[in-house]
Amino acid sequence: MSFVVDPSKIIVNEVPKIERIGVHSHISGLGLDEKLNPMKDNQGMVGQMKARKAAGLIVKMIKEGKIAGRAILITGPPGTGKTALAMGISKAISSATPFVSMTASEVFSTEISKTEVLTQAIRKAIGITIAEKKNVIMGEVVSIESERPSSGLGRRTGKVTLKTTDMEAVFDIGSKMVESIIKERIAAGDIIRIDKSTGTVERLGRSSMRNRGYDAVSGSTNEVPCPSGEIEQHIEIVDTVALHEIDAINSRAQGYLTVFSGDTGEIKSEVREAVDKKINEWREQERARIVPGVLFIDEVHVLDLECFAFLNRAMEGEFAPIIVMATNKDFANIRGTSFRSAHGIPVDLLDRALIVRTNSYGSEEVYQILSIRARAEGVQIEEETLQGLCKIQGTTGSLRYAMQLITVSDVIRSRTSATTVNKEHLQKAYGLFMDVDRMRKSLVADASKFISYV
Ligand SMILES: Nc1ncnc2c1ncn2[C@@H]1O[C@H](COP(=O)(O)OP(=O)(O)OP(=O)(O)O)[C@@H](O)[C@H]1O
Repeated sequence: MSFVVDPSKIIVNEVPKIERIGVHSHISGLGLDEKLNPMKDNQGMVGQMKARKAAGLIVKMIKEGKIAGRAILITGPPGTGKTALAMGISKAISSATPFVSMTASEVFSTEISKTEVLTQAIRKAIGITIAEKKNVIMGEVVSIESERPSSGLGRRTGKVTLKTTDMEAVFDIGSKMVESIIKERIAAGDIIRIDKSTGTVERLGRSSMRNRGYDAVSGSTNEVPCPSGEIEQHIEIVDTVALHEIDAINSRAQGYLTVFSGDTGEIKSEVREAVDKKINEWREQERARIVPGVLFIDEVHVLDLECFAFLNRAMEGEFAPIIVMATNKDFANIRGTSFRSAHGIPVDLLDRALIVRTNSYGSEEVYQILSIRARAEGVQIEEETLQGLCKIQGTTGSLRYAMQLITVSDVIRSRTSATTVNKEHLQKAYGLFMDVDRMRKSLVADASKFISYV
């Protein structure tokens, strides 16, 4: 089957080459070798050798399903890579294992109860793998075309041409599918799978044949071989959904829309009990499998006694994820009580946690992290300027501040004809934005000019 394509109608999307640069986007794993020994500088991770080795063992135990119902606590001074380590863990475990990240304060900032927020987070971190036979259309995208009705009003419809190594075919697609193709930024050369019953379009990766020469630019594209045989197939698809999604769908009060709006509200315990019962039936019939994921709770010292007690109990539940907590607090009162404890965490929870410690960085590690960051942000920086940045980190003691200066200096550089960030750009950035220490000193010096409430 072939189809003559009108070039004016083709919307073959460019593969997106711009990625948002998040603060941890340079981290792609824990940077360990096959014996789980940390390499000095690998996968964006630098130093913290002991903590990374410990994290590697945690990943191994997660993969072997050995530590459900356990807690991990990562402690260390601010900016020593606790969240980076959690990111490394999430990248190192399989993509089918759920990883949910939250800050403890989120528990107090919504209209639903604290324990409900924690229950939802826990159930988001538990995956259910369900195997189902489905009719699918699968192949490499040759072209996509779409057009609006001649009136100019109404929805787009279109055609997608797919191929395998053995055949090529054109399929009519409805407006919903056109929208999801645009939303998923599907382009010629992508391998896609369309579920015939639901119309869901899934991007499986980039064709290894088409991708040659491109990977060097993005470095992040998932290459897949072009499928062979028939384009339409009846295959078993294994989907992993979060337990919370199943709860939300079954929560009659809110119904279907809640999953997509993210506004689930409280879910009744009867709904969860019914869901658990059904999942257990599926497990007995070997149709479903539980995948305990990871729930990462940052700034865990912000939780109160009720939340800690709840977590303690939840870890003993039938479906329990691995709870990874992080804190930079030394000693503190457990919130809501006058009991003082290490990290503001009750002793019984500390006692059942595997504790990992991160330490402050030496100058060589700071240099490596800053140069990795500059590279991740696509910033060219003179060697001497990078050394200057390391000195600033040394005096301010803040890795985060030094990282911010990379971005600001580059914006200052972009307003000149220079292609590389130099000392002058850095000095300007340093002059315009204060670090915490200078801010504190200026506050003390000018205290009388500020409004005081005491
Ligand atoms: N060992 C490391 N390798 C690479 N990048 C790191 C490392 N440690 C920290 N970073 C980077 O430094 C920045 C600060 O680290 P991070 O946010 O992980 O610190 P933290 O210990 O969680 O701090 P806080 O206690 O303030 O929450 C992040 O951009 C992080 O990716």
